[in-house]
Amino acid sequence: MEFQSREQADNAKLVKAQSHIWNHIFNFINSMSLKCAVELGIPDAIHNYGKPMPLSQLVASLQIHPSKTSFVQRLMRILVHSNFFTAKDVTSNEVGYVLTDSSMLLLKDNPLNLIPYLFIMLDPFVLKPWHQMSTWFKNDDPTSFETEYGITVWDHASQVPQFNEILNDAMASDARLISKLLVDDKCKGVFEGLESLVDVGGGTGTVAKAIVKAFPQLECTVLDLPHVVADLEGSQNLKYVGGDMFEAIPPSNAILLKWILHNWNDEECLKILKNCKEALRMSKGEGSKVIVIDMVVGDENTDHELAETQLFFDMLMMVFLTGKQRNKEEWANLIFSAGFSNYKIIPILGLRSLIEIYP
Ligand SMILES: C[S@@+](CC[C@H](N)C(=O)[O-])C[C@H]1O[C@@H](n2cnc3c(N)ncnc32)[C@H](O)[C@@H]1O
Ligand SMILES: COc1cc(O)c2c(=O)c(O)c(-c3ccc(O)c(O)c3)oc2c1
Repeated sequence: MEFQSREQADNAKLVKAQSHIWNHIFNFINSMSLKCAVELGIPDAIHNYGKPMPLSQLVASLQIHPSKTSFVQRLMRILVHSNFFTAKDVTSNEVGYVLTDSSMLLLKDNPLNLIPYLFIMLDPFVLKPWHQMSTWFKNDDPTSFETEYGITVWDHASQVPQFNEILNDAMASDARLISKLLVDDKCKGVFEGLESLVDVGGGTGTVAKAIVKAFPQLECTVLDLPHVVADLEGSQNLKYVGGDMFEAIPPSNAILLKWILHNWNDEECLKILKNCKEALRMSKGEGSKVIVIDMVVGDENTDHELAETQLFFDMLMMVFLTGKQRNKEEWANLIFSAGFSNYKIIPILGLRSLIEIYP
């Protein structure tokens, strides 16, 4: 074994620490390279080609300036490294690019694509509040978004229709993916036997539509802010109600809160949960429950990459809204403080869990 002096060991630690810092400084390059590839239509071009796509074909299919052709390979190289594409040998001196499971979710024609989420989170307007975090720590603004723009995300969305639209699209893109999992066999039991369901903060109704399709006997109501549900048309067993969950929730046998409670602080969540309890009480149906879909953080078995994603979402809530991601104890406190008798955490939606709460 090669002998390593104390000084060599110290130096090895030094360069490792330096590259750790470099990787954190440059983390944004991964996001920006991905955004660029999607804007250029690279995942679609590779998908449409139907077999490993040589660089020359990829370059020819993109609408880029001739002076930029030699740079495509460099963009592809970092995206292969970050596992958005795989490079397969086509001939001895040429590789062909293929999609990975992740880039499949960035195809324009994939109904489950996450493109709207990618674009909104990396929009310069949405990135700006991140620069205000340290200022926010020193002032009494509720969020860094307010430090930057002097208005809440909710008020900005209600005043600027274009912002409202892209936010709703981004939320709907996640809702499409979750809906696929929700009506899957593993989750179906959660909705079986229910007579009515209100999807509180249900956005433009993506999840509700999937639920009524899978459970046609269920009467479903989407409650959301008036500017979100304005102009939306329901169907026989799906209706839209413009309202405020902090004021009242329509009486119902069950209530769905998907990606709602993580937007709000404990005090605000208590108001929402108490209104849910009242809505269940008024309906007097059998098997009443609140169904929460949100993250439960802090499980020591969560792998490192997934734990990082949960921490990202926690920071997102801190910068834009008043919410947070909660651990098991925080969920229990919230649920019992709102007067519910019991709950069950079902960890079946990947990063998120389904939490059933009983009156
Ligand atoms: C994170 S989105 C979740 C949307 C949807 N549940 C989903 O998972 O795709 C939060 C939703 O809460 C709605 N919302 C915010 N404040 C509300 C209020 N006071 N009453 C009803 N809905 C509200 C927003 O308009 C938005 O659609
Ligand atoms: C920019 O970063 C974020 C991060 C988020 O997690 C949310 C979010 O959860 C959310 O519901 C909304 C939202 C706001 C207003 C609306 O009218 C609406 O339909 C949705 O905005 C967000 C913005």
